Amino acid sequence: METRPSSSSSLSPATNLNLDRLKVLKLLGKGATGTVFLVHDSVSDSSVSSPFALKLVDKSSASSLRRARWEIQILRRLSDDTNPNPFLPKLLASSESSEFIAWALPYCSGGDLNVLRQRQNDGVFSSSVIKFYLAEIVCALDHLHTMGIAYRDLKPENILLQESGHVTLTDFDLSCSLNKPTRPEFYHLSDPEPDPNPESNLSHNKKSLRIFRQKKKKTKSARVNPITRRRLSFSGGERSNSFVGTDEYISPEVIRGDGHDFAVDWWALGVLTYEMMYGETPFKGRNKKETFRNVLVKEPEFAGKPSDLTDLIRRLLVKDPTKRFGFWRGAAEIKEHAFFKGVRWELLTEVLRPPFIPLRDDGDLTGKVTEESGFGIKEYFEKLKTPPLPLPHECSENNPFVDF
Ligand SMILES: Nc1ncnc2c1ncn2[C@@H]1O[C@H](COP(=O)(O)OP(=O)(O)OP(=O)(O)O)[C@@H](O)[C@H]1O
Repeated sequence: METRPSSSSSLSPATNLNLDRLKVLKLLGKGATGTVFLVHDSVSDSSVSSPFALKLVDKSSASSLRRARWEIQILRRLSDDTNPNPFLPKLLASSESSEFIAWALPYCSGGDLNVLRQRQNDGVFSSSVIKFYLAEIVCALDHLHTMGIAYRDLKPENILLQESGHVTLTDFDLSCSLNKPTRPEFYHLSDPEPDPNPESNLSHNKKSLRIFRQKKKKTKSARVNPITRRRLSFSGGERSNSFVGTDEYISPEVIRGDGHDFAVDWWALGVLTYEMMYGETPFKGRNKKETFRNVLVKEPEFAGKPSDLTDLIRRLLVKDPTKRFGFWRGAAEIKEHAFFKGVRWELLTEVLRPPFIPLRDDGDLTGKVTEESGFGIKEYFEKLKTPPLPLPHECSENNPFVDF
């Protein structure tokens, strides 16, 4: 099978991404769209000095293929950025064959934030750890929004830890392109002179809100059936009407089918922060229907004393997106909150020491993998697709896949 390496501009370890030469080191994860492997190029990197993550998507599913193409497009935009954000991934290379579409990303050896949280005492993070991760996530979202991209899939499983302990957002297949907000306040840069008259700011806000609501009325507001409707809409205008996301993280406006914009990410940030603090999400019900009901009508419950952190969560979890923190002035509004007092936003990667640094597993990997013991990526993927996998006691000792 012939593979067609793409002409992506910023290629490093995987410059010549050739699926036939890639050997699997480890299965990293399997999602709705793709399978992610840790791989190395058996020819240019036989000593496994530069392993990388490879997301492989089977082209036989039209919707997966569409999502994959979209994700690559977003990743390419992020990589071509002249001022890339340290908390967003870089596309190393991509490749397409008649059966697969695949792309390479830097390997995040620290796993995801969900696993890390579950490893903590009581399954929660301390306030200072939350501050560290939130600051980096806010910066990443800020960068995406400034590029006109709403992420729409913020959840702990999509926040990976780099080898350095800093975060990287992953999984962009649900993101969408929106026109940059027309609310002038959103980009404080567009209005560098603070208005000396707060009253005029107020009337300005009211005017913008009126325009927003008029647009909202004009949007064809298909009421979605939250249980069954899952429509993809990748690019659109200032707002999107598609029903995407993960149940417990979905915002009220998405459930209502009202159309939504960047504020959905600030809602999800509120849910994420709550989960980091309490070890559970605020609106989880016994089933999807109850969860959605809770999202629409229930107020989050805060145990313990009110604090800057609970105040931040409360402001993010406001049901009306136009009253939600971040709606008017984007990330700038959130960064100014008392919870982030003292954070030096421009120096996050230098000043703050990450609370957890992943253990190096390179030795382990190089020790395990040789030319004979590494499996071809396609061979391994085919094997993964063949259900059912034998139970451990049924595996013969020679079964090469037993270790995965
Ligand atoms: N660069 C990476 N380094 C390490 N692990 C990764 C990397 N990228 C993805 N993974 C792992 O693979 C899993 C699946 O990846 P991803 O979320 O991109 O796939 P997906 O099919 O789009 O999933 P979803 O069902 O959430 O849409 C992640 O949750 C993570 O555990």
